[in-house]
Amino acid sequence: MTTGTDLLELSPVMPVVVIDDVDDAVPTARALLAGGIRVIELTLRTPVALAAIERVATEVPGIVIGAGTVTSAGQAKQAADAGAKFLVTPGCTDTVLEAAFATGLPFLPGAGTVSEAMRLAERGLTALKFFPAEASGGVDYLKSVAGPLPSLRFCPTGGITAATAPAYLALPNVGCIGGSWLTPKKSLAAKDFATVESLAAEAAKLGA
Ligand SMILES: O=C(O)C(=O)C[C@H](O)[C@H](O)COP(=O)(O)O
Repeated sequence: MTTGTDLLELSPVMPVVVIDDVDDAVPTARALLAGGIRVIELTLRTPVALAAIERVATEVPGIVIGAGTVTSAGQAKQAADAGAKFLVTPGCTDTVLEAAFATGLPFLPGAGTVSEAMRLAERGLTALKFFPAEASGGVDYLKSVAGPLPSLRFCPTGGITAATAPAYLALPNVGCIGGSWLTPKKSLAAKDFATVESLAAEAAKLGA
């Protein structure tokens, strides 16, 4: 896999995963994979996130593990060093962009406006995270930008649920959607990975 566009083709839903206990990382990844999901955006929002990425990269090679919530140049490098296969940012600055390019990894930069999307497209980035999707106009926004920006493909994320996912996935400029609902905080806290697997299986079917 070499491009951001390829990342959008792996699964209809890219789970946004927050790991609080590093020991949950591998069972969570295995449960998602067992449910038919082939990609994870593991957010750098917790102190154990880099260690979690490293474990999943080593122990669950069947799933493509990426680092999310990359908001600084240092995090881009740390995530790459930990074994992340791609990077996701909620928004994008020139500094983060250069650091992400320097890793050589594919990445999905976040864009919430047409101007942000156009600036990223100027740098050759045509697969973007549309964040925060629901708060920024949701399905209507994506329909509106398809005309003027036909080369762009999006992973809308932020406020999307299993119920609202199909309307996004029906859009021609949406490759996949991102969401945290596959890995509920309370399921991970209870080590209830069976629930994660069953939510993953439901989400994987959204692409059928
Ligand atoms: O952490 C990041 O980098 C983000 O950009 C935020 C996440 O993608 C969203 O918080 C997921 O959204 P929900 O599915 O609404 O929970």
